[in-house]
Amino acid sequence: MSTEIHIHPAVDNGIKPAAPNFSGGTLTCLCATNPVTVEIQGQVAHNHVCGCTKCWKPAGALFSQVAVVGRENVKVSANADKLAVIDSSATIQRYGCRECGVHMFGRIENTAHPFYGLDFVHTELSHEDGWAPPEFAAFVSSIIESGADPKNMGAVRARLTELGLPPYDALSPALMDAISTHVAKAKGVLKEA
Ligand SMILES: N[C@@H](CCC(=O)N[C@@H](CS)C(=O)NCC(=O)O)C(=O)O
Ligand SMILES: [Zn+2]
Ligand SMILES: [Zn+2]
Repeated sequence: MSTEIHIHPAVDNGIKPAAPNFSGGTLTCLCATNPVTVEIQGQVAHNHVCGCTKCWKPAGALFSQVAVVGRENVKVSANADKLAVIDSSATIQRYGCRECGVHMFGRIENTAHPFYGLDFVHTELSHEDGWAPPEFAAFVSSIIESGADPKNMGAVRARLTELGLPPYDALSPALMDAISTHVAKAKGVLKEA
């Protein structure tokens, strides 16, 4: 069913499982020469596919695949001079390769942000197997802003559900709850546990 819908190469032909005790890997941009490389120490969390216009998507994919990892576990290891911030006004500062356009990592600099301390990475840029697989689909309605046909959204959501990626139009309920809990504590509406 719906095989013509290209969600993302990491999920379209079956989702690979995480490896126990996975120790991390190297992300490499798409440049044939002098690629930018980024070392990730350890496993990622909250991997998901994202339909928003700001996250980097491989050619032909409706969604990006993006996960988080502690910023202390992300190190640019080659050709850092090719990186530039895509949109300095965005909450997430996405560092992309100026030559091939791939986003190597996204970083939040606002220390008050609920996700401060976490970097956003695309694990498909690594050759290693064993990364934690995507668990849900975020910002599904946003694919329309990249040109997806609004009339096809029922089929897209059905395909995501079939793949085991529950579709949401923001983040997952667990992450939305975590954001609101952080905000409520900052406002004093909710007492620290
Ligand atoms: N509809 C918007 C949604 C953008 C959006 O809110 N993206 C989410 C998921 S990545 C976000 O947290 N963005 C923060 C940022 O880009 O800095 C779009 O597609 O551009
Ligand atoms: Zn590149
Ligand atoms: Zn996004």
